[in-house]
Amino acid sequence: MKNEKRMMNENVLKRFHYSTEQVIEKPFNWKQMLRLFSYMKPYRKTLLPLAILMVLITTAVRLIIPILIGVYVLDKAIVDKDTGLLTILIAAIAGLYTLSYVANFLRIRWMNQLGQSVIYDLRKHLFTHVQNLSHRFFDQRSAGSILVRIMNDINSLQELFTNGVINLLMDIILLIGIFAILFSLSPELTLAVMVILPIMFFISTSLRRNIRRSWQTVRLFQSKLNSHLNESIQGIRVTQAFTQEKENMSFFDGVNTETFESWRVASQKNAMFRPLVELTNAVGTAVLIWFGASLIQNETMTIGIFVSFAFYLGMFWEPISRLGQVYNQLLMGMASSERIFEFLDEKPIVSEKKEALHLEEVKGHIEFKDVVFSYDEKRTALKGVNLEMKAGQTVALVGHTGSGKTTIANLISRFYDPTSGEILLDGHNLKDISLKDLRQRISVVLQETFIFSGTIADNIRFGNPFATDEEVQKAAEAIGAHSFIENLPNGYQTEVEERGNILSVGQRQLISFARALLADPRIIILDEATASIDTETEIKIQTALKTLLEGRTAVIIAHRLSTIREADNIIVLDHGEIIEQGNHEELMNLQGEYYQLIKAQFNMLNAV
Ligand SMILES: Nc1ncnc2c1ncn2[C@@H]1O[C@H](COP(=O)(O)OP(=O)(O)OP(=O)(O)O)[C@@H](O)[C@H]1O
Repeated sequence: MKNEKRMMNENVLKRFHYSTEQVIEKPFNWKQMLRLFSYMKPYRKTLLPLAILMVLITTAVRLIIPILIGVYVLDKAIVDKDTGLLTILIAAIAGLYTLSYVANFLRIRWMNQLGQSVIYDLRKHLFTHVQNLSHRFFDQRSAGSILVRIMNDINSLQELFTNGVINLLMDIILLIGIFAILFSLSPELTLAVMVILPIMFFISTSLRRNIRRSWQTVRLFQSKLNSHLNESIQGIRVTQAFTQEKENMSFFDGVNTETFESWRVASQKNAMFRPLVELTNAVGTAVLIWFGASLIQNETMTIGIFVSFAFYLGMFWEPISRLGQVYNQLLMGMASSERIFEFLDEKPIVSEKKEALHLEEVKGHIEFKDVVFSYDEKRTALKGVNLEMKAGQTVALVGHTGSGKTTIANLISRFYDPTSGEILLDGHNLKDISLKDLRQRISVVLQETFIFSGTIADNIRFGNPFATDEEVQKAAEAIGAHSFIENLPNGYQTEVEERGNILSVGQRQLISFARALLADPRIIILDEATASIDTETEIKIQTALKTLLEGRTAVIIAHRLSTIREADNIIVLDHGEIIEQGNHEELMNLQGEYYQLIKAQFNMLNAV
């Protein structure tokens, strides 16, 4: 019994599998980095040189000040008791600090502006590109993984563009500068204090990497927790209905504990970091004092040079530490940019010819000639379909689930291209027609109506963004949606959340009809809702349909008897092939597949 329970629990937990984009770092790749940094190109004559200039000023000032203090203030002005020189030096140091402050302020401001602009451009480029990709691209990916790339991956590049690149430049100059100055001041002392270099190197690379990986693990668990929370809240009604709260809770508890544990490990490692850095600095200072003191005693070094040394040594840690950080950012940037470029390199499978045909007037005559189509290599969805839909006709597509009805509708809108054969609109191959012209002439009403967040009026206006309020209302009136909209709290201005939860299924259907009517297309493709609705709404929808279809070519994936009966032509599909066609009477007399389908539906209705 216990075993059974454990197995059941394991089965339940198997369900909770969330794909997280695990790869956070990738090896350095020059080609990819150059491509990434090409996004800085538009700013190469404005923000970039300005920021670089500010970096050079700040770095130069930081390198000069210790020399001024040690060699000139201490060894010259104070030793020679030269008050005039001392005043000039103090004024110069104060001036340099002010200059460095202003330059730093401007550097941060311009670099942030540059970083944000690059991220803005990159996000825009990616979104525009993804929006134009073909349906096949979206078939193969979850909405979540696309969102992650547009948001998280691009955000993770932000730090690289705002600080990383410019810090790299600043730190390299600073390190070379410090080394050169230290060597020119005292080569022996430089070599002596360099004993701390390997420890610093270890801290800024290995230890830091280790800490960073631990934080990445925390983030992975947090994102798993987020995914689970998201699914739990979205599916709460189903969870409660199937009394799965306990199983849900046990999974939540598991991930919650994992998140907590990973956080504990990461913060423990993190706690080691600062004390170790301070210890290293202390070792460096000890070597400096011990060795420096003997050099001063031998009179091979002045106090001023010793003080300058101390200043430079204090400055040494910062660039080394930051270089390690930039390297990490680059590796993370490689992984993010690889994922972003993978999307950007994706070409739309359905594309427009250069000399695409612009259609002035469309009659709406559609013809399929030997159309074969497969979504993937394994299965063929349409196996040589020949059909004709005359302009203005209503054609119903019927058949068992998976028989190819939606596929035919998808091909008419050219969401996919046929694997072989051709589809003609008013005698022109769809591939020759401008995509925009084609899709503007077609309205698609899906089974599950998509309601966008916004007002009811906005949702109807989606069919024609230039429509006036009167035109929106007229469309709603023609469809018979006006009265229920008027009864909503703010009428046409009622806000509906995404997916239109405050509306009933039938009301959502009517809105989608009004939306399609407002677009005034020549061709309507309609996937009839299968949801059962009350007779009154059914009548309303049927009347609305009549208005919508009048004078247009209509392709209906039909589920309702009333719609099928009134169609001019009924196409019966089975496993991607047309097995019968004709009007209702003709097909009933044939007593074939259609007759069986209708009989089954009729029996079902009677049973209800
Ligand atoms: N995006 C897709 N990727 C891969 N295969 C698909 C895709 N969409 C549909 N198919 C497959 O193509 C075949 C035809 O599907 P289609 O959606 O055209 O059927 P349908 O007649 O509209 O079914 P239903 O009445 O259930 O909507 C099915 O075998 C289905 O599994």
